[in-house]
Amino acid sequence: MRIGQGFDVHAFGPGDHTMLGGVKVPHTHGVVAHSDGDVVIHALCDALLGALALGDIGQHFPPSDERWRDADSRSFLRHCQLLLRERGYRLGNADITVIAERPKVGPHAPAMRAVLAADLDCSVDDISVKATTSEKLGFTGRSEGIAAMAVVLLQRA
Ligand SMILES: Nc1ccn([C@@H]2O[C@H](COP(=O)(O)O)[C@@H](O)[C@H]2O)c(=O)n1
Ligand SMILES: C[C@@]1(CO)OP(=O)(O)OP(=O)(O)OC[C@H]1O
Repeated sequence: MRIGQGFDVHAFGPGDHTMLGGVKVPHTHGVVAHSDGDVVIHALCDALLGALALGDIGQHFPPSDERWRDADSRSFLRHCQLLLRERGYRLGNADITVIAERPKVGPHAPAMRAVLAADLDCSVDDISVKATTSEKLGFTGRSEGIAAMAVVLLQRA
């Protein structure tokens, strides 16, 4: 078994939705990012890459590379799943926490779990998506941005 953890942050900016776990969540703001700025998937990718000791998302998909501009972050996740399979692992389970005052994540969590499970070729029961505010403290509390943390356990396939 191998364990990995990931963390990602994006600032809020102009826009009317935020991509979270591959789901388009309506919001008063978008996020500032090179790709679609999906903090859930970015944190999850970093956790998967960390578990494999294969660096981080920025090394695999450099922000300096125009190919990743406005990219669908699900393509990053599918790449990580390929790396997992190539090395003889499968996801045991993943636990993800979004930190934001808004948008409310709870109503969208089932759809996010379904998307992530599809891309990681696992059961939705192996993917947890939850959320917390930071009680109006710090940059998330001031609604300046959104953060996500992920922990994964990999098992031999
Ligand atoms: N962006 C968020 C933040 C929170 N939730 C849900 O609300 C519950 C209460 O949050 P507190 O930070 O006040 O404890 C939390 O447990 C989540 O269920 C959410 O859906 N989206
Ligand atoms: C995803 C990448 C893609 O270029 O850019 P961003 O969308 O800015 O997201 P970040 O979380 O900063 O990760 C770095 C990059 O890999």
